[in-house]
Amino acid sequence: QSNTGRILADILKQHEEEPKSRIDLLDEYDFIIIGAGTAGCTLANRLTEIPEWKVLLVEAGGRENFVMDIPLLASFIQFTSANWKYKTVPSNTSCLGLQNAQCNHPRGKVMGGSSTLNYMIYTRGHPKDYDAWAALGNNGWSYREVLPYFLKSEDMTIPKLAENKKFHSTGGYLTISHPPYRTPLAEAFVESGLETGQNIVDYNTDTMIGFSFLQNTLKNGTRWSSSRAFLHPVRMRTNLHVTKMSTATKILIHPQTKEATSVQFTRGNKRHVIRARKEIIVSSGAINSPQLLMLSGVGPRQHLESLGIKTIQDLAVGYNLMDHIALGGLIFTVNQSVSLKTSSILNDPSNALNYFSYHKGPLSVPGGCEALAFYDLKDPTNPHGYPNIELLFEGGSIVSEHTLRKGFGITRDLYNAVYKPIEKRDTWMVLPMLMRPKSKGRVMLRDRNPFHKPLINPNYFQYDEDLETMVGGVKKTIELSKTKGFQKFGTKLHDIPIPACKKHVFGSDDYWRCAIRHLTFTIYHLSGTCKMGPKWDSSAVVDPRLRVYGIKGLRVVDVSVIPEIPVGHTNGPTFMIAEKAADLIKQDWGVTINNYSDELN
Ligand SMILES: Cc1cc2nc3c(=O)[nH]c(=O)nc-3n(C[C@H](O)[C@H](O)[C@H](O)COP(=O)(O)OP(=O)(O)OC[C@H]3O[C@@H](n4cnc5c(N)ncnc54)[C@H](O)[C@@H]3O)c2cc1C
Repeated sequence: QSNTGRILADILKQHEEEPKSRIDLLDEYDFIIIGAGTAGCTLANRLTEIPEWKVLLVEAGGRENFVMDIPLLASFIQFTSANWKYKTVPSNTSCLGLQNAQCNHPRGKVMGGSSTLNYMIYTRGHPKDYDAWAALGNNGWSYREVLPYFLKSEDMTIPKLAENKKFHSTGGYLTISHPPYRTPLAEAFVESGLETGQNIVDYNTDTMIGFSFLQNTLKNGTRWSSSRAFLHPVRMRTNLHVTKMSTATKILIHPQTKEATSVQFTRGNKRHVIRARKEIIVSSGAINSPQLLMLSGVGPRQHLESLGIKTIQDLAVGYNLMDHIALGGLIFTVNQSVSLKTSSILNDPSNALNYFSYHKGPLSVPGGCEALAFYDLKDPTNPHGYPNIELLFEGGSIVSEHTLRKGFGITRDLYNAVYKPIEKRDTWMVLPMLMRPKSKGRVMLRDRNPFHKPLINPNYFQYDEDLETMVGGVKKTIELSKTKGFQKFGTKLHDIPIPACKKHVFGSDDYWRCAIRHLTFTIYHLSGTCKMGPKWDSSAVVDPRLRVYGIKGLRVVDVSVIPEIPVGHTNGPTFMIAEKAADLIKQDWGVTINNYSDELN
């Protein structure tokens, strides 16, 4: 096959295998799922395993295309209509070096949702994360009980890891692999761990502390979004209907019986109202799920009434907003051309050729992220510690990838003063990332218009402790940069200070505190806004079976049900939540399921 033939084959495959948008919809379905993101696609697959259940999947965005699946170009998608393009409210304590002191929050508006925009890093979290969920009163969500659902999805293709059957499985829908390309800088990062007495670990086991190359949701060097993983293989199921470019604007709930009956959505200029015989499932993500519930009269009474929305059920919707943030712009220069520089990579035709012919080469590295390390800075010598910091390693930086600067929204003045002088240099970057934030924020409606963006206040650094932990992560990174592995490339910390932080000595704790407040980078893990909790928890929106309190026939299944954010990244946990939710739903409708949790006993 010629190269053109191969590119065409990629384009066609994506085009042919994604389920088509149905023009003629039924008046009624058994289940209506709102949102074809990580959770929605997984759930749509599992529920349509029951042939007599008719399922409608409603997605506001359009189709995924083959460019979105080129790993290195991950951040480019943020500039397309496949992104909801949210921003936080302006702050005077965080995001200060970003335009208008607002953090950008991309979210996927496309088949696959944020799994089509993300950086494909696959982590699950620590056993203590899930044991803490269970300890809060969420029966069924301890690590022992959720691990089988991680395994159920998984198709681990890294041979050495696949051997560990307790923590990995093969043959599932969700393929996990290493990218087929690695920079020598990524090797140096992992070596720096060994040199400083850390271990190399498989972080998707019960021991996370240590260093590792990334495990990615990547198949054959291309993005493995939830849609490609879970929907493409079942596109022939006649009981699954998908409607794209369809924005749900309201869930109709009977004010007396409190039963959720129908979903109202807009497709083109037309409004549709479709009934659900059994259940409506909101899988619209951490911003849109609370928005839709509030627009439908489910949310904090005072807030809803201030906007003239009649409250059907008074619940703490929109609270408990969590995220993982990092200091952006912690950059190191090197004196050899060993880094990932997107423009040079794209200018060299052999890279495109290598990618399109074999899905190999630098274009196969997801967003330039290559490796990570987990540390428990509170218990640094314990190899079984509970991480409070992740160091995410990139074999390039914001100077080698302009979309990163734009995506984060760094002001031009700050960029020109600090980073422009090293634009031509080879660089690497670590994002020291806060793992267990104490600070929590809130999503609120701006008004009653479903097409207006909600207000997002993440409340970063509400607790000083969060800032202090991040300073610890910065110092750890600088320590690693001094190891032999990095020094053989002439690694040097880029030390032009951020103008607004010049009042502090460069490299002092005060300087880093100031830098973190200026270059507050989200790692895009918004979560928790429709919190799962037992009935005595007044901050809970859904019960441990993910049913919205007080409303019949309505569940939330996505990243927003997370009560406390797990360490690592949130895509993997969201797949798990959807897998488990599918079984909860099946059980509640009398379907006998394999009890995966029992298998582990
Ligand atoms: C840029 C970026 C990078 C990330 N990188 C990583 C990473 O490397 N690793 C990782 O683990 N996590 C990562 N994440 C986070 C992870 O992808 C998300 O936590 C996860 O995808 C959330 O899944 P979800 O099902 O809750 O929501 P989503 O996947 O966001 O899905 C929600 C879906 O609902 C649709 N929708 C919303 N409102 C409506 C409506 N009213 N009507 C109809 N449809 C609607 C949306 O269009 C979307 O398709 C990243 C996220 C982003 C944005």
